[in-house]
Amino acid sequence: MTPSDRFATIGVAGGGAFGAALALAAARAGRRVILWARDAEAVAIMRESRAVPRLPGATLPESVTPVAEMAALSQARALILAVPTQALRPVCADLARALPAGLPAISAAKGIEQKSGLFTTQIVAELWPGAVPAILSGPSFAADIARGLPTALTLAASDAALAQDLAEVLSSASLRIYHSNDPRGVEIGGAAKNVLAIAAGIAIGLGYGESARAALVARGFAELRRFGEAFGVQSETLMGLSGLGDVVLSCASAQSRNFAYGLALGQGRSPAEAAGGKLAEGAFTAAILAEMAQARQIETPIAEAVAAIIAGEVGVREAVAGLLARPIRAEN
Ligand SMILES: NC(=O)c1ccc[n+]([C@@H]2O[C@H](COP(=O)([O-])OP(=O)(O)OC[C@H]3O[C@@H](n4cnc5c(N)ncnc54)[C@H](O)[C@@H]3O)[C@@H](O)[C@H]2O)c1
Ligand SMILES: O=P(O)(O)OC[C@H](O)CO
Repeated sequence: MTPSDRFATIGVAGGGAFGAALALAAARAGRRVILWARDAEAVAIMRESRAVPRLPGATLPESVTPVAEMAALSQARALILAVPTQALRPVCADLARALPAGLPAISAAKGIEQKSGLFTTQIVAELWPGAVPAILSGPSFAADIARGLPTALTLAASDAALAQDLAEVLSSASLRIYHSNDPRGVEIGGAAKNVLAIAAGIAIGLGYGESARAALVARGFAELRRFGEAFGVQSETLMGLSGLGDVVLSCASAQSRNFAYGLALGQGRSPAEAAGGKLAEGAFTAAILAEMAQARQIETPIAEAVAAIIAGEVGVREAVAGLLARPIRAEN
């Protein structure tokens, strides 16, 4: 059986912006797609109008079937998990009860679980031991993918052949998916970039300018690299789409919800106001990332500053002043 036949039907768990965008992308790649969302009202809208409540302007093709019953995902031969990181635990527990064993489960979430310090493939492995964890990450706004704009991502799994098969069957003319056997490296890039995007947004919100942003991005990337290396990941992964690539995108664009959250903090809004009801994954990841780094004697002053700002322990100007007052040191 060819990979295309084996993975003719793909399931997507999560009917938000990214779940719907990836469902569209998989349909463009020739897959049949079952799109599960917990919100029955959103499912009804998607079924009747083919519009996506969280993705204005997108239209779902007939090859995407929105469903509100999780058991309907059992028709799929691989699953994409597109719910927020902090919601992955209960969703995986439910999936483990609803679906057969042996399915590849591709996390598309970018974060670290706050209460456990687990990366997303580890959450999948713990809560859904029958699944085969994989990760999909890289620079991509859901709206861009949905519009069919050229985008490149990385799909990683410990089983290199599986990663290659999944990358091939999910790629299309507009979405190019590279494969990798370094899932930890790919998920660290996706999680850490969100924290750096908040920091970049803060610098711009404070009016500190483009030179400050560039300095933060470069020193932030040094933190990401140190953090990744402590987990034994490949440096090429961190220099790739899910590390450097996503840092470049998310730290440069107000389209990034994490950057927009930081921008609002820099402009003087409180952490609660700054979120504005939108998901900024970095706000949940900053503190646990800094804590995990400290436990390994890795310096992550930017992540620590972001975490302290979000916790209300320090103001934005004070935090930046603290970063600038650090002892002069060698660059690496
Ligand atoms: N939007 C993007 O451009 C983008 C790009 C790349 C990666 N991601 C990642 O994808 C993940 C999801 O983000 P999004 O943009 O789709 O967010 P979103 O806010 O648009 O949607 C999140 C969805 O998850 C659902 N959800 C939340 N808790 C749930 C639970 N316990 N059970 C079931 N469903 C639940 C919500 O109802 C909502 O439909 C995040 O980790 C994000 O970092 C998003
Ligand atoms: O809107 P953000 O900040 O969640 O970023 C979306 C994607 O992760 C960008 O690659």
